[in-house]
Amino acid sequence: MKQLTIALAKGRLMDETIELFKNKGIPIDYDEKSRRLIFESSDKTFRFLIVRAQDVATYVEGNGADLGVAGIDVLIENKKDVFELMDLGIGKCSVVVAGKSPNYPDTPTQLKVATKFVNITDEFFAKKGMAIEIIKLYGSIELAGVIGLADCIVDIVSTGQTLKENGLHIIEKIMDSSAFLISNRVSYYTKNKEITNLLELLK
Ligand SMILES: Nc1ncnc2c1ncn2[C@@H]1O[C@H](COP(=O)(O)OP(=O)(O)OP(=O)(O)O)[C@@H](O)[C@H]1O
Ligand SMILES: O=P(O)(O)OC[C@H]1O[C@H](OP(=O)(O)OP(=O)(O)O)[C@H](O)[C@@H]1O
Repeated sequence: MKQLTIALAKGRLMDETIELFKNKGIPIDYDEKSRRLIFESSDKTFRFLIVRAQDVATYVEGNGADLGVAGIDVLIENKKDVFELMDLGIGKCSVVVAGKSPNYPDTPTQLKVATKFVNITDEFFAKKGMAIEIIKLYGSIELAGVIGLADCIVDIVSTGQTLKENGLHIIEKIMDSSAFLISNRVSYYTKNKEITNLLELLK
């Protein structure tokens, strides 16, 4: 059997991924205190790479990993040439437009929208025929809506707690998201037996 290299997102997806893999009998021994960026399963069947969520598909597309676990929101935002093999049903959330009121505010100028999902936002408002100005941020997106840096925001909602605690409301949902197992196109053929086995386990 060939070893499979799997890129995993550090941060919030990591815990759910490890729990899922362990529940399916895949031995991951990840020590979150360790600074090691590569580790192997105890039976050496898998090698795991610890990368940022935004970088998972880049590793998979560029032959750095055979497989990866990445949110469909991030995959759509970054458009990589990879196969989406399976919805893992973890990392569930929605990408929404939110603001201080549940309706779009009236503005004399273009609507200012703060987000880290620049492409998803661009496409969504273009389809609505609304011209907008995007303010690219890298985190704490809600703050831009609260402070008035932007008229509204496009960000992820899961429990809704962050919006609630910051006095913001959903205006419109753009899409639902969850994490997918993705594959390098070549690995899918050269390691098909191993990948098929993993898919069976994860079912
Ligand atoms: N509150 C949430 N609940 C469930 N899933 C979420 C939540 N926030 C983000 N996600 C999902 O987790 C994945 C990683 O999100 P994100 O890029 O925001 O990660 P992060 O952990 O903040 O990492 P980084 O700081 O490296 O960007 C995304 O695919 C996203 O859909
Ligand atoms: O609806 P909730 O359950 O409250 O979750 C939503 C929050 O989770 C994510 O933030 P994250 O913790 O990844 O922080 P960041 O986007 O500021 O990096 C997202 O950007 C929202 O802020």
